[in-house]
Amino acid sequence: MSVEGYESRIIDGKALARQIEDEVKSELEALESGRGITPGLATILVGDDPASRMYVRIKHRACERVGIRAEDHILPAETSQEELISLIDSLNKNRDVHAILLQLPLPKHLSPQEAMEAIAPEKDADGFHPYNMGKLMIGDEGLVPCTPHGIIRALEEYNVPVKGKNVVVVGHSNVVGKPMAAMFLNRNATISVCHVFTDDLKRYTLGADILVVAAGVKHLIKADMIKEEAVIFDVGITQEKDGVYGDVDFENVIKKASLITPVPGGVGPVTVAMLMKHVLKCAEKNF
Ligand SMILES: Nc1nc2c(c(=O)[nH]1)N[C@@H](CN(C=O)c1ccc(C(=O)N[C@@H](CCC(=O)O)C(=O)O)cc1)CN2
Repeated sequence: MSVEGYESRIIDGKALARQIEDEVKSELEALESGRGITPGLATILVGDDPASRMYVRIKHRACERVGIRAEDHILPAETSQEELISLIDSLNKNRDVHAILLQLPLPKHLSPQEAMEAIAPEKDADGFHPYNMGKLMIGDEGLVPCTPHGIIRALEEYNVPVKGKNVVVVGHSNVVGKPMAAMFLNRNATISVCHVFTDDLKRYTLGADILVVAAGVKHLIKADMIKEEAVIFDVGITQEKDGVYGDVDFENVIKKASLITPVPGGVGPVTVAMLMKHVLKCAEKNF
């Protein structure tokens, strides 16, 4: 990656993640010594998708670093909806499990929505339960999805104002796009949400003061599609034989942007660190 001379424009996701983990570590120590509670996270992985396995592994490693007790539930790809719900029910009842994370995507025959609804809202580390999503929509941000939360935290850390800014979110998934748009609306930004059916994407991206791209299309965003001095968050990850690529043509876009996240080392590590915050929050509230 040749970015010589532009290093100061890079949002260092790894450094921010370390900072967030340090905060979690010290709050967790206070919770343990003050109330005798060690936060516990249960992760559920259905099937053997290699990327999902890697993400769960990354989350367990983060738990280890900050002192969260993590348990790993790996179910075969042919698990039925009833079996999955039955595991979630048992974790909901387990007082040592303060937070539950169901790794997405699920195998095609399973309903992620039904599974998310089965997770007790107060143990919903990902903020995907309709109760938590509904609260987010009315401006009450309790447990919110980790990636959008991480992006808001990065904007705060880098002193980027949001109020009144034009924000464009590319991608309208429940994991990133929709909750991201709601979080910007809650902060009085003006939002456009673009997606695969958007006609003339560039018309929107050119107006963005802040651009969040979560489309999963390698190098979708080129330098001629962004405004000078825009702040860019690249959530996309495309794994290829020769490396990992984001949705943004980083090497060219960095020359125009004022701040930009790289892939890897940008939004991904911050997402995982925010999950640690959420597990702590679940543990603090649960007792
Ligand atoms: N239950 C959930 N499922 C999924 C979520 C989520 O937030 N909750 N988000 C994504 C995947 N994801 C977390 O689960 C995730 C993606 C990427 C990273 C990360 O750190 N990536 C590294 C690059 C790793 C690589 O080499 O591929 C980086 O960006 O530096 C962490 C978590 C979908 N599912």
